[in-house]
Amino acid sequence: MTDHRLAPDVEETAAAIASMEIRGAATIAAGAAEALATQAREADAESPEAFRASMRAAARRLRETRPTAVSLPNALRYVLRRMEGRSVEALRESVTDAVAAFVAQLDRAQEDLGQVGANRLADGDTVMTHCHSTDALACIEAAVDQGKHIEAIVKETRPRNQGHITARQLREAGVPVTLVVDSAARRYLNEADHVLVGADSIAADGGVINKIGTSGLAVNARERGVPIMTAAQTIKLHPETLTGHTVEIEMRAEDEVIAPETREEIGEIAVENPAFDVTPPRYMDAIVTEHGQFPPESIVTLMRELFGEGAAEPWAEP
Ligand SMILES: O=C(COP(=O)(O)O)[C@H](O)[C@H](O)COP(=O)(O)O
Repeated sequence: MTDHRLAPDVEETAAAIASMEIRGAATIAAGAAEALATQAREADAESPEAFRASMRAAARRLRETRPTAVSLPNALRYVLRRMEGRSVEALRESVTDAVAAFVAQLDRAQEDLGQVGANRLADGDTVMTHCHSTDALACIEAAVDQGKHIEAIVKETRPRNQGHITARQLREAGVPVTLVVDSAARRYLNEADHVLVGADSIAADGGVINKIGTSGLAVNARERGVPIMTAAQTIKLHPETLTGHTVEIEMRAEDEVIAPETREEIGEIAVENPAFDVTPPRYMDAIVTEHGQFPPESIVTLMRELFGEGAAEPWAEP
């Protein structure tokens, strides 16, 4: 492998993130960090500068896969900022150490926020979920571990049906599950004590960017008086929004919505497939993180504390 060549694992991970074989913000972050560790191990760079350049190239390839989950650039930033040393060996070690620390931190954060989220759930509660979020599931699983009986109403989550993954995982945790189509959500809010979702990004104003449909669910939950929380470890805080940038919403392929043959039969129509939406802070009751729970409007203080150094792009060509 020459200096700038990407390790096959980087290409494979990038393709898997783009195709959503690796999906969900936390899982994407872990996958990208681990691909950087492979790049570090396999780079046969002859000089420290060549090694650094190959790591930046790998990070750029991973960065371009999906635009919305900020956990991805935050993961790349975490690792590249800790890359240090005067020799290739020292640099290599600093990267693999940083990746190990990052992944351990992700796991710990999810466990810690799970406890916080679980404390909001009472024995006998029914929770409505949307999409598949490992942070959200950590809250339900922790509540079950605390001995609480929890039931779930799981939204299917068109077009990719991530609700099926949630349903399976909750069943495995011993939680009785009722699966509903997305448009049945308002009806079943009558039976829910909480709505619990994850996040791909949290903006400085407390806006929650999550799977498309979250904002409509939040508005309906407010109308029905059902509290809604988002479980999001701090790797989901979006540093660029501190300086007024907005979060890019990924538009995905039209054939996720309608099969080409069916579309052909219908005739000339436009199809749009935004993958995420923004829930304004006023419709969200709490953001649950590994540092405790926050009203959405106050999340900016945590963001400044943890990401105040800005959103530099250490993967850019110097
Ligand atoms: O919206 C999604 C996944 O969207 P997609 O399926 O398009 O990636 C999840 O709610 C968040 O990523 C949080 O997940 P986690 O809590 O696991 O980070």
